[in-house]
Amino acid sequence: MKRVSLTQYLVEEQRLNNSIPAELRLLIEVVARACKTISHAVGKGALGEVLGSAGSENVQGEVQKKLDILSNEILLEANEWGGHLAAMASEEMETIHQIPNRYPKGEYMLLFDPLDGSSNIDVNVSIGTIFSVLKAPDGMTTPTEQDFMQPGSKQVAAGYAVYGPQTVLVLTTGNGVNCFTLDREMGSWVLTQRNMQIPADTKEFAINASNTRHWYPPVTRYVDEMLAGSTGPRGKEFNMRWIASMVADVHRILNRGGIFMYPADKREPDKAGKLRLMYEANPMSFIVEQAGGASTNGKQRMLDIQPTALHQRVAVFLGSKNEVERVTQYHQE
Ligand SMILES: O=P(O)(O)OC[C@H]1O[C@](O)(COP(=O)(O)O)[C@@H](O)[C@@H]1O
Ligand SMILES: [Mg+2]
Ligand SMILES: [Mg+2]
Repeated sequence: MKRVSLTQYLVEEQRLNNSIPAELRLLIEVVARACKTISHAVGKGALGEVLGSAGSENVQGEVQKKLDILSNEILLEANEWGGHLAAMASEEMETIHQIPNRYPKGEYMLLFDPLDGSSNIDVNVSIGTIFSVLKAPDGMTTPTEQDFMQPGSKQVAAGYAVYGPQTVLVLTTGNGVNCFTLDREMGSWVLTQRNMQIPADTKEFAINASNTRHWYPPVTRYVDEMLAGSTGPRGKEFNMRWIASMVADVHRILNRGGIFMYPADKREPDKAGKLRLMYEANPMSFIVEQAGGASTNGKQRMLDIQPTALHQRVAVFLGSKNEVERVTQYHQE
């Protein structure tokens, strides 16, 4: 098999489809390099003293793990010097991070969940990084949070890395989805899956079932019908998987189909869900749609939601198209 590196892929993609200008390519390469650094830190585990809690809380009141903070720092540092950026925003930072002393200002804005699946860090289960790239508005001088308030449909690139048995990087720039595997000996990202496609139908669903009693009726109905199996209304058996790292659950769905759900529930009626629109739902929805799947908040297409806050939460239903359409339909009945 001819080895195609991430750089070769990006250059070729620009030549053939004009979809990745040089500045965006460099930005993606810097993010990929940062993910490689995070992957090395994850791989060292206890030997690198990266496990455990940092003893602090993020803006959302969640306890930060050492690796949450380290990954955030790695991404910030790499992109401050290497990307074509105007500003960054992160799940782990209260407000946006300006790029100091850069003239002219970079034309992109980067958002990330530096370490997704924090509860899995200490138990050696797959975790990851999720990122999203927006264009800075024309004429922008000093970026503000308001400049980030763009619907997901405006993303020019999105991707995630999974730090698992293999480290992989899955990327879209709006022209399909490709997967690169980190060659740990050579230190390079190698294209290993082209044009990933999510099958429209599936027999696998992912939801945290410990919240069953809190769900709203459309979700209860949808899950109950699947649980009823071959003698129920769906007429087939379903299997369930829940890794508790969105990156790993989504990666499984990209590889063999399925539906991933994190609904809003009755515990906190004013809270739209657990997952974050800007750092988790939007980039994953862009990737899933580019792979032929669908993504909604139960009511509307995820990528059409107009954000109102950087750390906005959202309900998530994404994956195999026919299943996402079904559960979204149940929310309308
Ligand atoms: O612990 P729960 O409720 O099952 O939630 C799991 C979900 O929380 C998350 O871990 C949240 O992400 P963070 O680790 O970035 O906070 C998702 O990756 C995952 O799908
Ligand atoms: Mg996360
Ligand atoms: Mg996180």
